[in-house]
Amino acid sequence: MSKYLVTGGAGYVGSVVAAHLLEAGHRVTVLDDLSTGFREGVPAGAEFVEGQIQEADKVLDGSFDGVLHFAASSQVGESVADPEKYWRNNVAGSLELISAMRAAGVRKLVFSSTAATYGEPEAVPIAETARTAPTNTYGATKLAVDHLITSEAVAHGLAAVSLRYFNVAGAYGSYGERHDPESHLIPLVFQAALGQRPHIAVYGDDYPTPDGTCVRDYIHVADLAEAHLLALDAAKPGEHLICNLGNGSGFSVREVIESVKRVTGREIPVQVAGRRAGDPAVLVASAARAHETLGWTPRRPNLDEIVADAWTFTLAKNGR
Ligand SMILES: NC(=O)c1ccc[n+]([C@@H]2O[C@H](COP(=O)([O-])OP(=O)(O)OC[C@H]3O[C@@H](n4cnc5c(N)ncnc54)[C@H](O)[C@@H]3O)[C@@H](O)[C@H]2O)c1
Ligand SMILES: O=c1ccn([C@@H]2O[C@H](COP(=O)(O)OP(=O)(O)O[C@H]3O[C@H](CO)[C@@H](O)[C@H](O)[C@H]3O)[C@@H](O)[C@H]2O)c(=O)[nH]1
Repeated sequence: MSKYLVTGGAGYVGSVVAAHLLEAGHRVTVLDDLSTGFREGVPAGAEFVEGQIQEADKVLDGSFDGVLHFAASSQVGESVADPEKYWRNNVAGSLELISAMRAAGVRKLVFSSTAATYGEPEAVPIAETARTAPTNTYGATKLAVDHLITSEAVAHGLAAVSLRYFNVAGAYGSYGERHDPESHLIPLVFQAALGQRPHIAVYGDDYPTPDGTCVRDYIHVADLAEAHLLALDAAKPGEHLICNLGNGSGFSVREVIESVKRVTGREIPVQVAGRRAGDPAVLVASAARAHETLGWTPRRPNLDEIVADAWTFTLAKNGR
């Protein structure tokens, strides 16, 4: 049994990973400023500290075996409109956290990186060796933190793993996605299915893809959580391992909408809108490195099952 600090553990992915850590018998402290997360998202059994990663030195001490770092600002559009917020929260915040870890002698880190570090891919599926040329500030700040972690591993022996998520989806029991405002496709399609928005806007149907809409690699949040536990075991002092997490298969926006129709049995009004700035046509992961080095295999690759778990969570959240 180990003791971990989970930054951002009141948010979507962090709450699911915190729940998995507790189920595996570990002790968990969540540090979250509730800027986009929810107090009730913190799993029962975790200690909760309301505060910022910039003040992690007040929480961290030698009793912790490692940190799982989810806390970040993560909206692509906002990052372009307000870059200083992203450099401050994601980069300066992570720098303070990593300094506090070193001061407290906490020498293991698992970091939430992103497919957005790659930008427009030169080839798909995308491997970790691909060029990193982010097309937005969010991706640039996450890439900067990856570089920071590499240098910390080299200079000070940090044991680190960055996990580059592709499109996280689904839910895990009572833990799921509830961003406000929502920007992710599947929860937005649910809002259209529930009549909470008049339609789902499809951002562009003139991409060079089979049906003209963007293709993404949707990965179940519980599969993602399992990879974090494996990453904690795989982390080695002085090394920074970077692994993509995805299923390796892509679904178009229209295919996602069809899946939501099948799962919910509801009509979904669709309106084709213009392209959203900065959207690559296709993002699909090669997760070969995660398979080989972490021993990770996603167990829930079926899109309808991913959507069904998210739908069950959404209905419960809406009191239906
Ligand atoms: N959801 C995805 O599809 C996706 C894809 C790739 C990467 N990621 C990354 O995964 C991580 C989690 O994403 P999510 O979707 O769960 O986001 P989220 O917004 O639901 O969770 C982030 C949490 O961090 C907290 N937080 C933000 N800044 C903080 C600070 N300075 N100090 C303390 N707490 C702070 C928020 O209150 C929130 O609870 C993020 O780092 C994100 O960049 C997410
Ligand atoms: O109302 C909407 C919302 C989205 N989309 C499209 O749906 C796809 C998925 O969009 P979204 O759910 O917003 O995810 P992405 O923009 O692909 O970004 C997610 O996945 C990236 C990795 O692929 C991560 O880096 C980001 O953090 C995460 O938000 C994209 O083609 C969007 O253009 C629409 O057509 N209509």
